[in-house]
Amino acid sequence: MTENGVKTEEQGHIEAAQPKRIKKKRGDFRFGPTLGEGSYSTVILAREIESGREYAMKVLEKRHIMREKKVPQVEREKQVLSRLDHPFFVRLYFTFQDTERLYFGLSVARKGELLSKIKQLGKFDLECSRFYTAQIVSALQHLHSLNIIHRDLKPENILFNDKMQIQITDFGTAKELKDSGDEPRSSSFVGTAQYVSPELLKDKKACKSSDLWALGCIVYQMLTGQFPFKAPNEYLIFQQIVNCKYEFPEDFDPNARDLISSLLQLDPMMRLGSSSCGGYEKLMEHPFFTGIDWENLANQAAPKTM
Ligand SMILES: Nc1ncnc2c1ncn2[C@@H]1O[C@H](COP(=O)(O)OP(=O)(O)OP(=O)(O)O)[C@@H](O)[C@H]1O
Ligand SMILES: O=C(O)C[C@H](Cc1nc2cc(Cl)cc(Cl)c2[nH]1)c1ccc(Cl)cc1
Repeated sequence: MTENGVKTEEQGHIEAAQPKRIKKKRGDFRFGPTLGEGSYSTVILAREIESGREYAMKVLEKRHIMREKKVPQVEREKQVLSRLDHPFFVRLYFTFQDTERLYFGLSVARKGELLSKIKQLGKFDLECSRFYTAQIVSALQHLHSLNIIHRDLKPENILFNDKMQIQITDFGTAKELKDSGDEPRSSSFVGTAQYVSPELLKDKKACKSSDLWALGCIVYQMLTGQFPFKAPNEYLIFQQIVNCKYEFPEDFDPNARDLISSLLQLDPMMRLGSSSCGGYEKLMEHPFFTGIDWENLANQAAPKTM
């Protein structure tokens, strides 16, 4: 065996010595401002001293993770993020740990959350709504092609990078399906009240189509600045959801109305974009998306009003 561990000729075939990726450590970084706080994490801007590269360092206290029994969620987040390599998802570059903490090295989504943008503008105009709905559709098509469901898609989990492209995040509650994932599967996790699907409330089942229901809620919220299902408490919100009880404002764009109605279908198999309704191809052909260049979405400049 040679010094770098490569087998010599007589010891069998020559293996190219794969450079083992060296685990990074806290001391390799200079930490800057905090970008945000979660229930189990703090996200801090960090610059790698040697390379000068910047990361959003998501730091979790081991003690807190264990006490709150969130180990499976952290492992799931690492597992799912490691499989995602797509322009519309936050990128995981590395993980490491020290005695007290876990560290995720993520791409920096410097322009904040979709929720903040909707609140700041009050609501999006048609052009912005079309552009960002198309980006979310493109992202969901990729995620579902890997048989992963997000399960908690909402404007707080859709961030923006410097180019004002979406960066979907928060995969601790995602589900990796064993099969094509069209059949609803029992799910112990319930998402966020305003975006949770009727099948999850009625029979605790989630499927890819549950993310399409959340998409319908998000499109409605972009165009109106309001939730489609809103009430003074969660019980009343759930009642509206399972009865699919929501209204459109006067003079609402007809194509947008048709798209949202096709997504907010009680039966997950009846939702536009689900495999039983023509899949993503049919969804992308909806008139609401007229003018969208699906092949170049990631290279297009965001609408100027953003
Ligand atoms: N890659 C990132 N770039 C910039 N900011 C980020 C990034 N990831 C998360 N943040 C911000 O940091 C904050 C915490 O995010 P994090 O995902 O750790 O927790 P969370 O999911 O928001 O909270 P919770 O765990 O309660 O759901 C959020 O406000 C988010 O906007
Ligand atoms: O080094 C790796 O990549 C694997 C480890 C595995 C791992 N070690 C852990 C310790 C604790 Cl206390 C909790 C979790 Cl979730 C833990 N996960 C790890 C380290 C950091 C992160 Cl962010 C995730 C997983």
